[in-house]
Amino acid sequence: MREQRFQIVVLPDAEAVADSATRRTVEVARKAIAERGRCVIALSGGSTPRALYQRLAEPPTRDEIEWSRIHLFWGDERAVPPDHPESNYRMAREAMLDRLPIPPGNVHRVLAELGPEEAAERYEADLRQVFGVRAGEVPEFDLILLGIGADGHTASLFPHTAALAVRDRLVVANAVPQLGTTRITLTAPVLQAARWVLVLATGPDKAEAVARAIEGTEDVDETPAQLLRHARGQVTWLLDGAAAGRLASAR
Ligand SMILES: O=C(O)[C@H](O)[C@@H](O)[C@H](O)[C@H](O)COP(=O)(O)O
Repeated sequence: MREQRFQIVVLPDAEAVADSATRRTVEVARKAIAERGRCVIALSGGSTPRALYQRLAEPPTRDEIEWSRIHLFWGDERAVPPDHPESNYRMAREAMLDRLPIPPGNVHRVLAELGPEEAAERYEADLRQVFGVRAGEVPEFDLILLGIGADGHTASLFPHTAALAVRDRLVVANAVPQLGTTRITLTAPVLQAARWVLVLATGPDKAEAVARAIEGTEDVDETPAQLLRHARGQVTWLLDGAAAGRLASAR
């Protein structure tokens, strides 16, 4: 039975969120491989998904997925080399990639060391090549993992930044004045086209942003995670009680 398109799941704590995210990721991967011969996933950055990645690399869970049929991308990347402490690629490599039997050619990291503009162009070309999509077409990830910032950003679509308005690119270099840096990020059309989006949020500092994203008056420029309201696929928010603390619908 297909779950409803927009789902809010409130769990006791961050461990339970990671456990649920692990189970759902395995389910989506196995189903995509069975139906389409492969599963293409965009990983989230930040710290929340680390526990999920660690679980995916631990037997027996690791052996429930046919990793040779998995392609991994990132939803966004910082403008740093792959061995930098802030690199989303490095976090995923240390948490799981180093222990997974995934072909290196299936790991599509953002070549952020080339500089944000060049990296965004190369990443978009890689995305188009793997999905076989031409200009004007948007790839459908089987699964996009996302987080949310306390300011309501998701991926590296930050409030009041230029990337939020982009509809004709899959990947852009997005200047983020509030961080004093530029990030490389998938654009809204790509996030909205995914078959399944799994948003992980834990802790009290996310509660206000989560409530705005899910229930607040719509202003995507102010709360970019609201763009998920217009996703075409399944959107599941996996929250612990603290992150769900301001949701009227979760009471
Ligand atoms: O590159 C990044 O930082 C992420 O893609 C970003 O969108 C992240 O998901 C949120 O900032 C939440 O980060 P935490 O999980 O660290 O709270």
